[in-house]
Amino acid sequence: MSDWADWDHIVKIDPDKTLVDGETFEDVAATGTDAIEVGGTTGMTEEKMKRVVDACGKHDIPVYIEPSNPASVVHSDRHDGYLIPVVMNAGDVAWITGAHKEWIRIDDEIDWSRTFTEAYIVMNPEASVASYTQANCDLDAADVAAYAEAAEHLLGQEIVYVEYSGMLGDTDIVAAAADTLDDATLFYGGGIHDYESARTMAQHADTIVVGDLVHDEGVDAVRETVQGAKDATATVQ
Ligand SMILES: CC(C)=CCC/C(C)=C/CC/C(C)=C/CC/C(C)=C/COP(=O)(O)OP(=O)(O)O
Ligand SMILES: O=P(O)(O)OC[C@@H](O)CO
Ligand SMILES: [Mg+2]
Repeated sequence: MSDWADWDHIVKIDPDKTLVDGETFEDVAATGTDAIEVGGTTGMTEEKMKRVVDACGKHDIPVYIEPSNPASVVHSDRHDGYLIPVVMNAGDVAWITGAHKEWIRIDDEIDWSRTFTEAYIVMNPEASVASYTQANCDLDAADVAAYAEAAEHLLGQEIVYVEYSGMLGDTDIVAAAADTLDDATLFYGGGIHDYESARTMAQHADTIVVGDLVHDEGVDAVRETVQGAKDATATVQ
C-alpha cells in the first residue's frame, strides 16, 4: 500500500520561507501531521531544498520532496521519496512532460522505486504556481471532475491534487473531484487556516495540505488543522 493512503494531513514546507521565530522542524513534525512535503514555486534552489530536507529528515515522519523544477531535486537517504507534479491544466507542456523529460536527461541518480507523481489541477489564478505553469484556472466543477477522471483513468495517476494555493477553495468543486475518483487519493491544498476550514475540506478530500500557515502562524495553528482533518475522517468513515 502506498504511504499516502493513510495520510489525512500534510504540512508543506516552502524552503524559501522561514518558520515562526523560536519554532523548529522538530516542532512541525510533532504537530500530529502525517507527512511533510518540501516544495514551493518561487525562489527554489538545491541548497535551500537540501537544508530543509536534512532538517526534517531527522524526525520520525515521512518526508517527501515536491520539486517545482529539475534543479531543486536533491538526493539523500534522509527523505522517503519524491512526489513529482504533473499539471493537468498547464498552458505550457513543459509542466506536463517537458520538465520531466529534461530532469530524466540530466539526473542519473533517479530512484524510481520511491518516485511518484501528483496530478495537479491548479485553481487559483493569483498563485505563483498558476502563472508559472500558465494554468487555465477558469474551470467549473464538471471540468475539474473530468480532469480528475482523466488523471486517474487515462493517465493512471494515483494522486489527484486540487490546488488552491493561497486561497480557500470551492467545496462544490472539491466534492465533484472526490465523487468522480475511484481509487486515486485526493489531495486538497489552499488557504486552510484553522480547525473549521481544515475539517470542511477534509470532509471531501482524502488528504489536506497545509502550507503558508506553518510559516505565517506556526505550529499551534497547524495543530488545530490536524485536529480538523482527523475529526472529519472520523465522521466520514
Ligand atoms: C520534473 C520536475 C523534477 C519538476 C517539474 C514539476 C512541475 C510540473 C512543477 C510545476 C509547478 C508545481 C505544481 C509545483 C509544486 C509546488 C507548489 C504548487 C507550490 C506552491 O506554489 P505557490 O504557493 O503558488 O508558490 P509560492 O508559495 O512559492 O509563491
Ligand atoms: O499555502 P496554502 O494556501 O496552505 O496551500 C497549500 C498548498 O496546496 C500549496 O501548494
Ligand atoms: Mg505558497
